[in-house]
Amino acid sequence: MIEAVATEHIRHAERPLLDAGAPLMAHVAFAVAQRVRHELSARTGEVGGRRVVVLVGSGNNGGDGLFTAAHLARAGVRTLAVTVAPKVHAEGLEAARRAGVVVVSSASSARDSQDALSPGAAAREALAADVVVDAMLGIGAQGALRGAGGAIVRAVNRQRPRRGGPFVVAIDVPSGIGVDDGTVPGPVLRADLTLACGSPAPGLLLPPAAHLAQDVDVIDTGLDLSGATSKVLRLEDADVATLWPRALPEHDKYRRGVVGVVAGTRAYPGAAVLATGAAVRSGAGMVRHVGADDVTRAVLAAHPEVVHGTGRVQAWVVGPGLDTEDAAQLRQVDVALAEAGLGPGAYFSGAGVWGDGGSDGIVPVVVDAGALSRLPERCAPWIVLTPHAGELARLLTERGVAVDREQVESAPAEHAATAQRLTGATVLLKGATTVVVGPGQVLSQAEAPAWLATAGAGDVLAGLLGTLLAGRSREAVQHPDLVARLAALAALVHGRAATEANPGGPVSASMVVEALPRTIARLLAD
Ligand SMILES: NC(=O)C1=CN([C@@H]2O[C@H](COP(=O)(O)OP(=O)(O)OC[C@H]3O[C@@H](n4cnc5c(N)ncnc54)[C@H](O)[C@@H]3O)[C@@H](O)[C@H]2O)[C@H](O)CC1
Ligand SMILES: [K+]
Repeated sequence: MIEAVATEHIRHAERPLLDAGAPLMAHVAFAVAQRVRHELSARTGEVGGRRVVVLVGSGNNGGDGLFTAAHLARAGVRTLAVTVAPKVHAEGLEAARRAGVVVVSSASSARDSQDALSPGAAAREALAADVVVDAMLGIGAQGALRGAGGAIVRAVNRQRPRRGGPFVVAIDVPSGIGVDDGTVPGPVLRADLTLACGSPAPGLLLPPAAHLAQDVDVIDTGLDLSGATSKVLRLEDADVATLWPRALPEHDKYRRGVVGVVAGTRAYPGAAVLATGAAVRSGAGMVRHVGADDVTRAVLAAHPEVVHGTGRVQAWVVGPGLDTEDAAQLRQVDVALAEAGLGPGAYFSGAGVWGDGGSDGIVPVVVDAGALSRLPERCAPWIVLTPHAGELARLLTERGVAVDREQVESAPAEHAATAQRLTGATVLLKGATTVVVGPGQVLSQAEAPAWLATAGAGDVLAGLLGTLLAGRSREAVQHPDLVARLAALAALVHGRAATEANPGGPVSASMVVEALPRTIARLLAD
């Protein structure tokens, strides 16, 4: 599991080390320089004589960059440091100059000096370099990258080729991302490699900023973060075996978990086929389908092991391909929501339902697509909403927070957290990076290949999550913390199955369903 702790905790953990005189910046700079040398030699076959441009900001992130530049110059790299602020880290500047780094300034105050370089010219230098080191802003960033740094990044972004071009290494974070919320308030230089100092900042895991920091490595600076409470988590493949509902020899099909799926209509029978198929193929003990007869016929033709009609379940999946005009199906959605411990319009206070759930028939429910409009005023945390950005915008607007899809997409974690707060449910917001927010928890998963943005993929995710919740139904109700983790687990496996279905190429939702059993087996064996 990757843990990104809020930057206030990083600051807090740095303090005693810095007070004791620990050479954290020297350590960071050494590690970054090593990595840049490695990349140069891997990419060009040599280190000496290659060109590196270091973009240097006013704070300690810039200091890291200047000391990195000094190491590189001593290793024979042709190193240019471009400062983007009138004042930069003084000792770092001195070390860089002493080591033979060429230092120029793009800050507007330097315009008439001999060492001035316009942002446009600095951008050309950067584009012609083998490696660019982004050391303009770290966790001290406030808002969009301003001044010369912003101008350089805008110019580079206009001309940077999709492939080829310089390899960009960001120190700590790509400069100018929202370090705690993952927003992208202004120009940011997409990093090919991000070397986080001490601990990754939450913004490195949260979309949309996470897409600008694909490959994240952590430089261990010895921070003690054990007391950190505010975190973003990301499950890794190694976590799958720990969280997955165990298939034990003594478990019959009921104890393995029965998933009830209320999905599909005559107009959209495919959603029911995909959701039930995903539930079956991810190892449910039994899957029941509740829907119109001809929809169930389509389901049975594809998955003969599915059982038609209602009965006892350990988790419900409601909503994929739902017909909001179909009164019978909507009643069934309401029944499922009532089995989560709350009927429509009921108020969930927290007390009373917690703790003794599961034992008296309370079950988790995945609420997708059309069923999102049937939610009670307050939900238990074992109700998992699985909206995409547009659906989340609608849900929030209905509850008095008027936002549109673009606003949700520009700050997914914040809006998912608002929906969590307003409903009480666990919220899984689908996207290229999926964000899950439960009470006091945030997780983000980025396994989905771009090809997975395809019709029916959400139905597969809902069915898969239904199996996970059914397999650990009792625990999910008794320990609601588990619910967000299972939701993140579903997103991880969904993404991995898509890759396994056709690595690097197009996938259909049915192909993902097909790939689930072998993907799960591989992940459980890892
Ligand atoms: N975690 C560790 O173990 C270590 C981290 N290190 C590095 O230190 C930075 C944080 O340094 P700090 O000086 O506090 O902040 P920044 O360098 O990010 O920048 C602050 C600086 O920038 C100006 N500024 C703020 N916002 C903007 C903006 N939007 N546009 C332009 N300028 C802006 C502000 O005025 C300040 O002057 C951390 O990220 C690591 O890289 C240490 O090396 C020690 C080990
Ligand atoms: K940076």
